[in-house]
Amino acid sequence: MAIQWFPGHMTRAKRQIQEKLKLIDIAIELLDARVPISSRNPMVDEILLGKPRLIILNKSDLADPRMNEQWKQYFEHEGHTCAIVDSNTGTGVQSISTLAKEILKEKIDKQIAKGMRPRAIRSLIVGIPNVGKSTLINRLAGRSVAITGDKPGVTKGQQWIKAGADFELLDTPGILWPKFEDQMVGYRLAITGAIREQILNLDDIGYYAMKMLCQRYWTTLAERYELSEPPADCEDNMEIVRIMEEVGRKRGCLMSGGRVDLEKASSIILRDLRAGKLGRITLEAPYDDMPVREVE
Ligand SMILES: Nc1nc2c(ncn2[C@@H]2O[C@H](COP(=O)(O)OP(=O)(O)OP(=O)(O)O)[C@@H](O)[C@H]2O)c(=O)[nH]1
Repeated sequence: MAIQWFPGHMTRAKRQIQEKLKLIDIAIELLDARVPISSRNPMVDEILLGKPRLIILNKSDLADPRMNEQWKQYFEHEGHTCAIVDSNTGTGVQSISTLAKEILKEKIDKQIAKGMRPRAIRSLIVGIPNVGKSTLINRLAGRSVAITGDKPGVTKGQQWIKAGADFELLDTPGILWPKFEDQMVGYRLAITGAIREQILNLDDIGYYAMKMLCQRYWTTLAERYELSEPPADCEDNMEIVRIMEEVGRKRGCLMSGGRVDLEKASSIILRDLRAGKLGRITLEAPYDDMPVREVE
């Protein structure tokens, strides 16, 4: 499901998640490893009310491996536990229950000290649409689970899904919303395919993607489209448009009079980027726009 924004989403989502918090020991916050900040709800701390939390960098297979490590370190520096995961193939998924146990160690130890047998850890997956919540639930469950849409105010019929002997998760994930008001966030989510393209102007999404690629992944870009001359200045709009036109010409996106159809060129760039034809790409860096080194 691509994101569509309706007023009231945020408050309803917050209420639905907070109703579930009393049922769980730990929240699993899913982020898209390619855009960890843009795919994050800026109010998540407030929403989760101090619940223990594990941060997952999902879709890590599509993101720049070096940046995955940098982001992990960033979140650890912020005091969180963070795992790098690919829910599609299951890489990193097995570490989730172990990390949850580590986070809840004190609580578990207390139960043991009282002579109690620790009960299964109960968790809730939260994240914005399309970040991979259902895919991760199915992975953890080891089978395909019918994931139902959330209904306002209904927590009674919750199903617990067993994921191993001592780990359980709620079948209905918590839906968070990104910070739509920030245009940068919108573009980054549109580039990764989380937001419907129609909401924003395709030329603009393509332009923004191209700017990021020029700044951070010029070698890959130049190889893919056989580009000769890097932009003299990535902040110069005309230089970015020049590169887009070059890609358009190379791919035959021409209109009458020989002008380059920038919309078509944008479509090609975005399609290639999302299909991984430009390699593993991360669109944002910790402590913002720190230059990203090329993946060898
Ligand atoms: N490459 C890759 N694709 C993934 C990964 N996790 C999920 N996907 C894909 O991302 C898309 C969205 O995944 P879902 O599990 O439906 O995401 P969701 O968060 O449940 O989405 P909503 O139902 O819209 O809230 C699907 O096409 C998945 O196959 C991953 O780790 N790697």
